[in-house]
Amino acid sequence: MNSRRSWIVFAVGVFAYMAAVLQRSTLGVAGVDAAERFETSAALLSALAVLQLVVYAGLQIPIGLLIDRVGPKLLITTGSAIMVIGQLVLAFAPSIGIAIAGRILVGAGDAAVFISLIRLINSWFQGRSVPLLSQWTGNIGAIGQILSALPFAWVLHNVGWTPAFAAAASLSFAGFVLGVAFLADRPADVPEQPRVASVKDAVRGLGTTLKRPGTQLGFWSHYVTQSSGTAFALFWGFPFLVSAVGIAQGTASVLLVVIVLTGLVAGPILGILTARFPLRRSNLVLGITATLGLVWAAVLLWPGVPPFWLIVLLVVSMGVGGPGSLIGFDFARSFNPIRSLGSANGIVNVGGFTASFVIMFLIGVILDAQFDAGWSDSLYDLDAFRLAFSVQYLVIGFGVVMLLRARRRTRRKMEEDEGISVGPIWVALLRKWKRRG
Ligand SMILES: NCCCC[C@H](N)C(=O)NCC(=O)O
Repeated sequence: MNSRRSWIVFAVGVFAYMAAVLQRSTLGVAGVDAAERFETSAALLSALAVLQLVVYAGLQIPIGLLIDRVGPKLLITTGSAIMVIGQLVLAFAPSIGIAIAGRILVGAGDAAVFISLIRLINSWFQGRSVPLLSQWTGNIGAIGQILSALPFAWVLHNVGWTPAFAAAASLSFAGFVLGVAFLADRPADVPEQPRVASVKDAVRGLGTTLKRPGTQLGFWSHYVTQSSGTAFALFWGFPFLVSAVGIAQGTASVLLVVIVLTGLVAGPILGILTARFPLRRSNLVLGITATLGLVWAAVLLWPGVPPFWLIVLLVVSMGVGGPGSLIGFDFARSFNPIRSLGSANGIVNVGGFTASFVIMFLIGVILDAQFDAGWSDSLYDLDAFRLAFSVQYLVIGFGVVMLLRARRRTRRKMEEDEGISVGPIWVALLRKWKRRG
């Protein structure tokens, strides 16, 4: 454990994940070129981006089950290979129909990589390294987004569509080759866990995993922390910043990159806090969510156009939400046996993406409704956005209630099974303060 080999496995896995994030985010960068190339509307292209993510989220649980059945190596390598095919289809696609098929393949391949890697880390590392390395996985993977925003965009605009998508695909091809050569499901001296024998057993096992309060705590933690930033970065951030707040397009793009950069700083800090205070992980999640709620309230209630510093504060708080969501996988690890960790991670990963789609969709519906009713002068009016973004309080507020319920049941189970009693944080802090006094 934590040997030279385990670091090689980690490096190769993270490389494959970074390449997956690059493939995932290329179409966002190539949106305008795609609209011209396929002579299609922006609306259809954004639907295409959403479709890719729906495929990703829809496959999380089946892939989680497969991880427990066939092991993570096969899934990382197969996922990378499917993404290569998907991007090559897009590189040479003569029509939007073929491009859609390519993007579906990219979403399907992408779905296999992250949760397999988290599972692999749990086999090759132990103890406090696991939450730290999970954070580093998220962080290094985010570099894939920067690769698509900078070198990929440069090749696209200076060399052309086909070379750009083929070059991006070559990175996942390298991930595939390295994965075949260097990945292994577990260290040689660790005995193989009994694998799920049949589909019937797998489905029964999934039910048990789903029922565990700790899995549910992971799901709702991912749900409440990741959704605001994802809906903003993938869809609504740019029109809000440019059309509603009046920020220049270049500055708006930089602000979206700030979300990624903040994650790079916050991730390792959250990793250390998660490892150091395992009984306070839910407080971290709730603290991040409450901060997001407060900053959003300031933006939405600000009289007139919100000042630039407040917008920066908003993107920074959303940037902390990304690594915050990885705490969800740490709950899955703590409260599930290793043989069902793949499916538990799949369940957790559905949380944030489900909330993101719901928020993305409802914001669009509310903006349209206000425009159609004549309440707003333009679709992307600042006041229209105020009401539309408020829907996050309903969606995420629901998640917070569910998280608190799951936490109560998890704590009760910890007390019954292990005799560990976890009280409210303020009681613990007060006790500590009194002891010092
Ligand atoms: N640097 C932020 C990492 C965010 C991770 C994100 N919440 C997540 O769960 N991602 C899964 C994936 O496939 O990227």
